[in-house]
Amino acid sequence: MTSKNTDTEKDREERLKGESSASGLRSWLWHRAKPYAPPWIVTGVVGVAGAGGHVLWSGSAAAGVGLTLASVTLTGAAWWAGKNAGPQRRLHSAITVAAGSGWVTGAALAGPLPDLFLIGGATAALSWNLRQTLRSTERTADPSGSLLEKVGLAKAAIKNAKVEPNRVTAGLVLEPGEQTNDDVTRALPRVASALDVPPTAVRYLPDPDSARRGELVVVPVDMLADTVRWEEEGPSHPGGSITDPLVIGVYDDGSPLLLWLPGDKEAGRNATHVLIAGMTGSGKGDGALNLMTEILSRTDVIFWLSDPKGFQDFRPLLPGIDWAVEGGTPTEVMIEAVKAVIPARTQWLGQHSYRQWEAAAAQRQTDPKHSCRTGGTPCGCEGLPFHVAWFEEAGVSLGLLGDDAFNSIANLARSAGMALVVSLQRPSHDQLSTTTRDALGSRLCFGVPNAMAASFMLPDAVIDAGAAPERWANRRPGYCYLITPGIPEERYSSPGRTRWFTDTATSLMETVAQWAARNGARVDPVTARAATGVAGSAYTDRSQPDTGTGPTEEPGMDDPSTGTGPAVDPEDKDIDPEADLPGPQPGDDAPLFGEPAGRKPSPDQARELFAQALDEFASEGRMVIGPKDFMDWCDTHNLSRSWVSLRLKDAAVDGRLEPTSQTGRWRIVPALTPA
Ligand SMILES: Nc1ncnc2c1ncn2[C@@H]1O[C@H](COP(=O)(O)OP(=O)(O)OP(=O)(O)O)[C@@H](O)[C@H]1O
Repeated sequence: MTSKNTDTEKDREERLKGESSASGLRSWLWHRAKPYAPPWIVTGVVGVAGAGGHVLWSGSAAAGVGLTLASVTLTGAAWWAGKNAGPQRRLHSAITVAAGSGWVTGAALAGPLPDLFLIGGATAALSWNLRQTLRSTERTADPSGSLLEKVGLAKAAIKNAKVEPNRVTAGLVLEPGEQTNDDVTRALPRVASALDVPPTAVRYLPDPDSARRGELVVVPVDMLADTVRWEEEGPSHPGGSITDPLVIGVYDDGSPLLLWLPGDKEAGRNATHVLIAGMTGSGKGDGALNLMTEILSRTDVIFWLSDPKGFQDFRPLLPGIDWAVEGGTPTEVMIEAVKAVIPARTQWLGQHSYRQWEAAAAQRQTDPKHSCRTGGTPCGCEGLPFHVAWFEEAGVSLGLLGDDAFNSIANLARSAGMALVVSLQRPSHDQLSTTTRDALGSRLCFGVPNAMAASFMLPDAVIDAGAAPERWANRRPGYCYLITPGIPEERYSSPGRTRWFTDTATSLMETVAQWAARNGARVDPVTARAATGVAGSAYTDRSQPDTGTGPTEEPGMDDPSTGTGPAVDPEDKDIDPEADLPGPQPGDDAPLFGEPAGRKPSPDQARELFAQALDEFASEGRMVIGPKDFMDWCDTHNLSRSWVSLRLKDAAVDGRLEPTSQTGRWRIVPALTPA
């Protein structure tokens, strides 16, 4: 309510409380009439001026010219003075002045014209009284004026207000040279307070072409307050393509919260990875489930998952996941596999004339335009499904990879028809560099503990527009902001909410996973070969939960027609698997923590034991190793870790191992692993 409104009510109250005697009535009448008296007083003054003028200048030609000139000048002055007023007010003033001064001129020269004075004067005074009354009613009915006044933006004008169901959008034009869009951004919490809505319900979207124009958006009713269980709606496009939008919840005005992973040149949308972050209890896990179930319900995508938490939240979905690992070393192996499949997939896309991954790439290649054969005949190659690699609690995986390695993977993966999804509990610089964050692209930000964490996740412009995930912290699970290609930027500051997963969702999750195992994409030969070439049995023997689909044999793995064969890296084909590994060197075996008791093997025996140990690691699928994996082995065989470190380096020189992005960690080359 306006301050004027409050005053009016106060007046009314005082009047009600006033005396009911004759003098009380008189004073009440005078009190009511007082604001409307000035036009009548002016009319009286005009009458006196006309009569007085007649006494002074009756019949004087010079006075006639002077009075006429004065009347024209006064009317012009009234018009000029009203230039900042509204057009109606300006015209009204000018007409009133012209009529009043015209009457004074006529009365002075030709004698008072009482009828004209009485009728004209009363009309003019009444017209101003009317205007006064209407203006006070208008003010009462115009909450925006008082709202802007209350929040310190009194001089701002509201243009083109648009009222939609549960959303009011109003164009704001600020006072030139006095206020800027930043002032509005700072005033947003006060606007929310004045309207008594949550702070996140008010947003300001500055016009990029102006420092003093923008749109104020108010979403009065929080449509997110009611939780929606995921199983009430289920997957949005079951059996659709990964190119269809992934629907992970709703915005606060009720529209769907969408994202796309593959790019689409025609739609002007880039391919993206996703960073999911939020504090404990913010609903990140359920948010992840929304996205995962959407992905798994599509027919042209394969899914890899690394989850250090042992699939606590995701277990029902495992049957639909091509490769799921938990823990440090398996995650290292998966990362090495991701690095290997990127170039293989990019090469396949290039050979089949795809500038970027699209839905047609996932199908058998029957279009001559996408043939890898020369001569333009269809090649009939098996398609390449989209590939999502998901790293839960990614602080661990990113730590394993290192920033630079991760950035280059992220950049290359996009052209390989792959999306990386990483989730983080603490979105901060010590967990993830800004370069890595930017390389990921999309961000799904749940409640965070403080504004610093929010500023790490959300662009400044989105925070300035009113986004504040720290206000939710973990008190509003599922509330989130989504920054992603394909969504208009003005949407970024609108909160959304993902669906809620409870125990009752489990059976539908299992159904989705079983469906994905039966009807979803199977891994393609190119990806499978590249992954096996690095991860060996860690990939080929990956546990296939009970999907009813049987063996883990990969399509086309040994099919000569597809050019595939045993998983031997071309560069390793000349390496003799029987070649001797260098034995211990004098001085190599100085133990780190003192010589263990017991018999020490001879250098030849030690070399043989070391080779056996590598074979055992490989057969267990532990394809990424380092000295720390040999601790028990060292104790058993009375050999030191420094000796092992040197042997690991020798094995790398011999091609038995490959360095990884992490110093001191080596990948076993599976081609040399005994079958
Ligand atoms: N959209 C939602 N509506 C209502 N409750 C929700 C919603 N999403 C999640 N929750 C509930 O909020 C709580 C925290 O959710 P969740 O476990 O997903 O958080 P989290 O961020 O993953 O936490 P942590 O990192 O500790 O696992 C759970 O009890 C969950 O059921």
